[in-house]
Amino acid sequence: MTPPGGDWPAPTAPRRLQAVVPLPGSKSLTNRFLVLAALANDRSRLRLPLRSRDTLLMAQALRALGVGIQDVRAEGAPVSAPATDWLVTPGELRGDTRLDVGLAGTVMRFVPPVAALAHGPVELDGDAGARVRPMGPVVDALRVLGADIDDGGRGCLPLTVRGRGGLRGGPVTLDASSSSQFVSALLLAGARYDEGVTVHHDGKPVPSEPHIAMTVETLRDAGVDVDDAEPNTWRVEPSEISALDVQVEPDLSNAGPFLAAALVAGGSVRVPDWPQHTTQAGDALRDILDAMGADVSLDREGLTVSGDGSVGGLDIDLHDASELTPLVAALAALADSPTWIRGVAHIRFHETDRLAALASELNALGGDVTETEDGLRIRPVPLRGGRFRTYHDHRMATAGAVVGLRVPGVQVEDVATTTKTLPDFPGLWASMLAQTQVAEHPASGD
Ligand SMILES: O=C(O)C1=C[C@@H](OP(=O)(O)O)[C@@H](O)[C@H](O)C1
Ligand SMILES: C=C(OP(=O)(O)O)C(=O)O
Repeated sequence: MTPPGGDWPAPTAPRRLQAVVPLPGSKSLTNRFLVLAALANDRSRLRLPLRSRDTLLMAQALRALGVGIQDVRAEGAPVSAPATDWLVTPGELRGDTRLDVGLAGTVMRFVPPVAALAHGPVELDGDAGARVRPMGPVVDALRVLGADIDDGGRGCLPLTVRGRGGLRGGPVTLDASSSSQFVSALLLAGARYDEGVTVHHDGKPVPSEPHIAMTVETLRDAGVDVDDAEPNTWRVEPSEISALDVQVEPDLSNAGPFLAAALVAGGSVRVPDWPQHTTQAGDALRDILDAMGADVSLDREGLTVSGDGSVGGLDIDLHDASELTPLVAALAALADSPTWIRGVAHIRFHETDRLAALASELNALGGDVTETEDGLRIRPVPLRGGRFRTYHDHRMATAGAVVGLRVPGVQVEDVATTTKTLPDFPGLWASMLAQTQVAEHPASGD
């Protein structure tokens, strides 16, 4: 089920900001940690995981497979404190269950390789939009590795993995040019296959590579031996997965719209707890916002982005950080020079066809946006208010909010779609906008 939601009048930012915006945990890290903890040799603790639609669906799916996931308070927290952590207790994986993947790429791709280890059939289905996202490469690869999967020959959801309690594993070649998640999915479960797994990619370049680096790093941190020395080939040795005790970093891609607000409105926005080292693709925001005219500084206080209210256009290849495209497109529509976004053909298979959606919605506000084969060309022109449709895509909704900072009368359709990866986007946005800079020359009254 898609969460319900009405149109949301995107607030304008009349004054310069001076805001601190703490953000919840990373979707990509939370869902990797959940999978690894589910397959680990002992109980794990995930500190400050993200609790949003995508991660709650992952937790629900793993529970249905027999994994214990318990909400607990942080160690040492008073009894009145809310439960912020998850204790994950692995168990024998059972089948005979149906799983809802929602619209979550990480759930629909990461769970089938786990389900292949279950005892019995596991059915997976999701939102209407999930049924058109590609699954073929991961399904075909699992079959080569020994799995029995019925997808009706469609290469999409719904599908049934007939788990046999284990999988042979071994070498497999696939084309991961439409999503890095196919590779991550096989690597995350691969250590639990009899022969481990060797994934070889053959095709156009794999997008979103930092997400594969994140998979490799989380596996290594769990004691798994991963060889990624050869380009486009990843080898995971068969082994136990060690229990985790990890703190989830804030979601850096979700920080994007908040940091961008400093550029659009002027002033500064700080996101605390920005990691010094990270594999999150959202870390690229530091360079991107700098290139669009912001002052960006990272220190122990977090990442601070300052701007003077003007935005510069840019020519950028977002192949590695494609999930940032809606944000960059929104900023580009408010810029004072043209932008060319390249290298993101595959985001036509994200939550929606993001290239078509961005062109359509920015143009509906009077914009001048052209789709190219692998990106967008955006010429800045004055925009007007109107409805900004979101296509069940959280990043379309936050892109609409960024445009609305400057353009009065933007109505974002179904803002609740942001709950896919952020529990309370409208609340966080309002709280950021309420933190404005004290005027440099306050009226003296004389
Ligand atoms: O593995 C992950 O956590 C993700 C990988 C990327 O997917 P694609 O490779 O399909 O772009 C990214 O865009 C998505 O938001 C999250
Ligand atoms: C592409 C995205 O999500 P998913 O994990 O569903 O692929 C995204 O969050 O931008």
